[in-house]
Amino acid sequence: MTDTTTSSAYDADKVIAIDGPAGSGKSSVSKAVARRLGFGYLDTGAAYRALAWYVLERGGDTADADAVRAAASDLPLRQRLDPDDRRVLVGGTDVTAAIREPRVSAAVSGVARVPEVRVQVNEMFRAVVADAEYPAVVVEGRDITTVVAPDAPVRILLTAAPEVRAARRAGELAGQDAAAVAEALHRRDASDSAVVDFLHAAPGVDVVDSTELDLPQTIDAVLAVIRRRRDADKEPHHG
Ligand SMILES: Nc1ncnc2c1ncn2[C@@H]1O[C@H](COP(=O)(O)OP(=O)(O)OP(=O)(O)O)[C@@H](O)[C@H]1O
Ligand SMILES: Nc1ccn([C@@H]2O[C@H](COP(=O)(O)O)[C@@H](O)[C@H]2O)c(=O)n1
Repeated sequence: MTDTTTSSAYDADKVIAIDGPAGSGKSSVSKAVARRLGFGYLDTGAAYRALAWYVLERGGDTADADAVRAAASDLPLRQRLDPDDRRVLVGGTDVTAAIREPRVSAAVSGVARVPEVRVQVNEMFRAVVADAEYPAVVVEGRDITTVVAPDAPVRILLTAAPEVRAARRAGELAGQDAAAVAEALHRRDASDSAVVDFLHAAPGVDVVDSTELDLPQTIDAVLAVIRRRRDADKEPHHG
């Protein structure tokens, strides 16, 4: 995996942590929030997806933990924090579109289930935040509020009813069978939630449920949580 040596110290105060299940709107909302506030944006799922793509590219199977560990040890991943630049590169290959293909979505939970790989990618995410040339970074994934940045001043669980998430994802993947899209999304959530809990908010984590909200309303709801938490941090503490 890319070099994680960092010149600056990791500071959890720089993180806006957002977790949630598949299709809950994490990427769309986090990107918009980062743009609005002039922050960086880190899509941690893209790193897991790039690793799954790399395993498959080498002819491996993500159910094989040894193959996953071997691929993780030399994954030449490049990803920027600019919310307007979503490119993901593995070596010289632009995998931005490939990592969203159903074959990668179906394989990615295999890499996410290898504990050493999770430790390794989490170190990489913290190093990226430490070196970020932004005042803060919106980091989204599944275990950001609980494992990667449990001390972040703003931690949000973004949820929506399963059928709403499935319908939104099916809307994106026009032409694909809606029932199959929903089934794949729920299967991935079931597999991922056996590894980390992103279905229940940990203590101190704010929940934003977008089931009844459209995208702009959800972005506003997340911005309101950020404002409230950051204002509360500025108030003098008594006692
Ligand atoms: N509140 C909302 N109302 C309507 N559509 C939404 C809302 N939030 C997100 N969407 C749409 O739902 C789709 C899924 O959102 P997005 O890709 O951001 O989810 P995600 O949580 O990052 O998913 P994944 O974890 O699978 O990558 C997108 O097409 C997005 O525009
Ligand atoms: N913090 C994270 C982020 C992602 N994963 C795994 O990656 C998959 C793809 O994530 P998306 O956000 O792009 O859907 C996801 O299904 C998990 O398997 C993770 O484990 N932890």
